[in-house]
Amino acid sequence: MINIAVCGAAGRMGQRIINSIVETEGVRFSGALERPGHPLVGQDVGLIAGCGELGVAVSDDLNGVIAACDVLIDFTAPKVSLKNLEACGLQKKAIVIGSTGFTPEERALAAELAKTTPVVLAPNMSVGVNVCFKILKDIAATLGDDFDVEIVEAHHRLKKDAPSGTAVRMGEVVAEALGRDYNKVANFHREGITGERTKEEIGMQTIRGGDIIGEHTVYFIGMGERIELSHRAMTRDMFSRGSVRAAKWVVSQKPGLYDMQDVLGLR
Ligand SMILES: NC(=O)C1=CN([C@@H]2O[C@H](COP(=O)(O)OP(=O)(O)OC[C@H]3O[C@@H](n4cnc5c(N)ncnc54)[C@H](O)[C@@H]3O)[C@@H](O)[C@H]2O)C=CC1
Ligand SMILES: O=C(O)C1=N[C@H](C(=O)O)C[C@H](O)C1
Repeated sequence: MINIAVCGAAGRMGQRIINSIVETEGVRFSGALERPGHPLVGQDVGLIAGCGELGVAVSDDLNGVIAACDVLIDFTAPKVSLKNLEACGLQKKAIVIGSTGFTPEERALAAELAKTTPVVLAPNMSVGVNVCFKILKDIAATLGDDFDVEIVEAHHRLKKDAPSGTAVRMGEVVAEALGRDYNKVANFHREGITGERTKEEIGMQTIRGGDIIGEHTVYFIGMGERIELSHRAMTRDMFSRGSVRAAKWVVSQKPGLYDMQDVLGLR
């Protein structure tokens, strides 16, 4: 039996992850973390997540919750996730991180900290999006430089980072397949007299509103034809099920930084 704890337990994803753990065979829900001062600390987390009383209270004791689990699933924010990764490393516990919005420096720090413990860090835990990452590489490499690439993502009004972690990864996959540096060719903003589009740029556009769960489209636009590869999330449950799948997988891995391509055998 694998003991899984959740950080960000009262959040949109945290609540769905708790439901997925309870529904999954071979795992046990062992602890729930929230930020110190959160009004729900001390309350039964099953009642918050809508799956009935679980006898597990929301805690703000990071080291105590880590000690009682085999793996921590963390969907919070980059700075919190890095602190949790460090704490898991000290106790030799695995961690699955779904938070997005990491800077390149923060990603480098995650890779350094992952030398002490197994870590899955992935901007999107759904099978569908991860298959898209794989397909995108082939489409981009096959079409080459004759097709312009534009990426559009849409999310709910409460999302804090932009572009989404998934859109950034899509841009990185395409840029790498085309032999470009994403950090140099990503174009996040067009306004006024912009001049003609350069051949190399990858346009990154963000839409925010209402309760959109998560939508991504990559456009490959040529002369006289275009390809649009789209993924639309219809619930958060495939993210939460993916994170539990990653937790079951990562506990038996060597220390290192992995992603969902590794978990799903798509590399
Ligand atoms: N990888 C994936 O498949 C997905 C990733 N995400 C990402 O997951 C993250 C969380 O998303 P949501 O659940 O929608 O956000 P949310 O804002 O609903 O939940 C985040 C939770 O973390 C808690 N938190 C903040 N600081 C904390 C601390 N120091 N210790 C413990 N808990 C703390 C907050 O109180 C909140 O309850 C975002 O970065 C989002 O982009 C979201 C969906 C899917
Ligand atoms: O914040 C969200 O909600 C989501 N974030 C992830 C991202 O930034 O890519 C994944 C998903 O689209 C939902």
